[in-house]
Formats: sequence, C-alpha cells, structure tokens
Amino acid sequence: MEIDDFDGKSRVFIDCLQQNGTAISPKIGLVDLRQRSAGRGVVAVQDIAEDEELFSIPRSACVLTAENSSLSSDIVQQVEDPWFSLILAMTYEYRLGQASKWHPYFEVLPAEFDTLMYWTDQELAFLQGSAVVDKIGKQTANQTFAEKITPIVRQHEATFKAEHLTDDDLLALLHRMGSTIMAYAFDLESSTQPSKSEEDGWEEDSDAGTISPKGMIPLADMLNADADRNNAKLYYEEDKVVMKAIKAVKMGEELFNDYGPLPRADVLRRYGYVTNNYAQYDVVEIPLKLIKEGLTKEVTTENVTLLPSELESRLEYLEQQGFMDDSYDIALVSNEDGQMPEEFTTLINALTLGADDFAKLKKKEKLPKPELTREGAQLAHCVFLDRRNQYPARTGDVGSYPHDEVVMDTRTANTRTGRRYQMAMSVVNGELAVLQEAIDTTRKLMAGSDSKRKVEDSPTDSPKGGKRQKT
Ligand SMILES: C[S@@+](CC[C@H](N)C(=O)[O-])C[C@H]1O[C@@H](n2cnc3c(N)ncnc32)[C@H](O)[C@@H]1O
Repeated sequence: MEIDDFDGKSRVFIDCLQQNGTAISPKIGLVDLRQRSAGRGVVAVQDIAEDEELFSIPRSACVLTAENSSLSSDIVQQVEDPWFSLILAMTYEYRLGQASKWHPYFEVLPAEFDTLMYWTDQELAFLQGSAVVDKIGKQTANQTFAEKITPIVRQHEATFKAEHLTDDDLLALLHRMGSTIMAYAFDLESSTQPSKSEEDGWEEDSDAGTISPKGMIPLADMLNADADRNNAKLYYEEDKVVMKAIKAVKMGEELFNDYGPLPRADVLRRYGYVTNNYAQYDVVEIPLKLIKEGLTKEVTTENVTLLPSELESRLEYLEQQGFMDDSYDIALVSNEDGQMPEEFTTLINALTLGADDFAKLKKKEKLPKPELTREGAQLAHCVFLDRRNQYPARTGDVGSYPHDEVVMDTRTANTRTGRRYQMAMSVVNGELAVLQEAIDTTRKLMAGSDSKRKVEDSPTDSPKGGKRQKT
C-alpha cells in the first residue's frame, strides 16, 4: 500500500519526537484536517479529563530555539532581536536538510501560507477599506531582512549552505521562516509560569515590544485555534513544556489552543485563516485624520465652525491629557470592552464642545465625560459614514462588486484566490457590520437632538453592501 506522504510525514515527526523524549498521551492523535483547509490538527481519540496531560516536551532536546540550534552562538549573537535570531537558526537548520535533527519537523511545517504577506495586489484589493492592508509590513520586512539577516547569511555562506541561493531565493526563505514564526512560534517562559499571556499563548507581534526568547515547540504548535473553543493550554516547567486539557474533551473532538481575542482581520494577517467564531472580536479602525476631516468639513460647535487654530489647540490639550491616538478601534456593541473606547468618545466630545465650555474645562485641567453628547454623536456619525465610504460600494448582486469580474470563476471554487476572496469578504462584511452598529448607536443618540446641522445619510443607513451577509 502506498504511504500517504502527508500521514507518513506526520508519523515520522511523532516518532522523532518520542525518540527524543517527548511523552505523548495515547488519547490524542495528529490528524489530517485538509478537507476543511486546516492542515494538521490534534484530536482526542478517547475521552480526556480536565487537567489531563496531553504531551510533555523536553525543552533542550525538542524545542527549536536559537540556543538549542547547532548554529554557532557567535553567529546568533550578531543579531539582538529574538525574532531575528530564531529566523537565523531556523534558516540554518532548514538548510542542513536531513542532517538537521529538526528535519522531520520542517517536513510537517508549511511551505506556503495564506497569510496576507503572500497575497497578490489583486487579492489584497478584496480587502479594500480594511485597515489591515496597511499592517502587513512587507516592505519593512524586506528592508530588515536585507539589512540585518542577508549580510550575516552571506558572510557565512558555507555554514548556511547558501552559496547557490540567489538573493531572491534567500529573501523568500527568510519570509517563509518569518511567517512560520508568526503563525507557529511561542514566547518561551523560563520557569513554571503559565504561557506568557493568559489570552495568547502564541507569538506576539513585534510591535508589542516583548523581547522574551522565541521558540518553535513541535506538536504544541500543531493545535489549531478557534476563538472561544479553547480547551488546551501549554504550561512551562523547568526542563519541559506540558500541554494539558483545561476542560473535559470528548472522543473525536479537536484540541484547540488559544490565539487570543483577535479580530478576523488579524487572524487572517497572522495565521492565514478566518472562522465566524472570531467575528465577536471584529473592529473598525477610525483614523484620527478622518475625525479631523469630519470636523473641519461639516461639524459645527454651537453652530460655529471650529477654526483650524482652535482645533489644533484642543488636540494639543488632549494630547497632553493622554487622549490622542493615531486611530481608534470601534467594536461590536456586545464586545466586553465596550463599543467605543473612552479615548475616542472623550476626544469627540471635546472637539464638539462650545468654546466657553471647553475653556472652562481646560482651566480646571479636566476633560468631558466619555458618554457621547448629541453634538459628539453627530460628529461620530458623520465620521462613521465617511469611514464606510472607504469600502467599495456594493449592492450585493453578483457582478456588482468591483472585483467580481476577476473572481467570478474562482470565488466559489476551491482555488487559492477563491478561498482568499471568501476570507476577505468575511473580514470586510464583519467590519461593515461593526460600522453599521456604530452608525445605529450614534443615530439613536442624535434622536431628539435640536441641532440644526443636517446629517447626510441614506434613508435606511444600510451598509454599502446592501444586504449585509452574516459572516
Ligand atoms: C500553529 S499552526 C496549527 C497547526 C496547523 N494546522 C498545521 O497544519 O501545521 C497555525 C496554523 O494552523 C491553521 N489553523 C489554525 N487554526 C485553524 C482553524 N480553526 N481553522 C483553519 N485553520 C486553522 C492556520 O493555517 C494557522 O496559520
């Protein structure tokens, strides 16, 4: 019988882990979930009790870190950032091929990704309107690799077996390792602490500013995640890391780790998939620029337009008070942190306050209350409508969306572009749903307002997508 390469690789990977001291409960199995585009995953093959150990992995023998790699520490120390040292170590081990003890591990790690870094410009256009498009950071990554990693690899070409790698091949390899770290690596705790964060046991974005060592933990990273279906957790002990069930799991159920309360846009950016269970965390980013534009364009305070100099002075005061940001995340009403952040509502209220009232508050070094006033609701409403206009107009009819011609043949088929289109639509529709709720909230707050300013809006306030699909 022909051995399925996929299953064969899984078996070799598991055998290798066990030979290196990993203890794996007979109650779990590494399975093929490609049918639902989820790669490999871990499932319970028998009922599992709460707190039961699922596997235990020796740190030094199995966890792939810059320290555990056989890459010379002199080379590793040429970079300070834990991301880069892990990228270097992984590039080195990968280039060793079968000579690397992690070769069976690399065989089960992905060679291709659906993360946004890998989307074509045409595919990224499906996400038009979403702020996620500006967070991919491909240019920055290219530049950082070129300045910090490539010179080291080139300096030690024989060590990295990179003599015959073109610059383009090397860049692609570095991206592959970087993307693997983004979706698979863990921040390593040094002792008996639980995972670095209660909400996210996985690699943090670089902008989070954490500098703890990074590591690839085989098998632990074969667990998928699905918002609140989390039923397993990784514990860090002195010499090993241990995955345990955090609730009873029935035979046949999948074991899920926790990637954190991420909006679908970020799940897509970092992990290359989306599920509806993450919809509860969706947000829309409102740039400060749009608020300023909304204000100077349309809103009046006590029916007097705020002069640019007065606007700047108010913004300066809010900055001093720590209420300024480049953008503000608006969430669903049901979001446990609230629909609109206080920084946003306070800013909006402050910008729509009459000159005398603002002067009084400022004198007392105070700020307006965060509950949106009617004037504030008017400005917010206008800003939300402007934000909605940044998404392409849609009627919901097939053939009406700007990209329909491009994807007509592929969007329902299981092609790469088709899948990406569907995922992008989940993100965009989710963000439009968030915006619609925000528009509804501000409209309610404005009701009964005696303001003379007319708020431009369509009679129904329906989203640009017409009938909003439930994502
Ligand atoms: C840490 S790995 C989990 C193991 C992975 N499935 C594999 O085959 O290697 C994270 C990746 O798994 C996939 N993934 C995780 N959770 C998923 C889910 N609920 N549905 C679909 N794919 C998922 C995504 O491709 C993600 O980038």
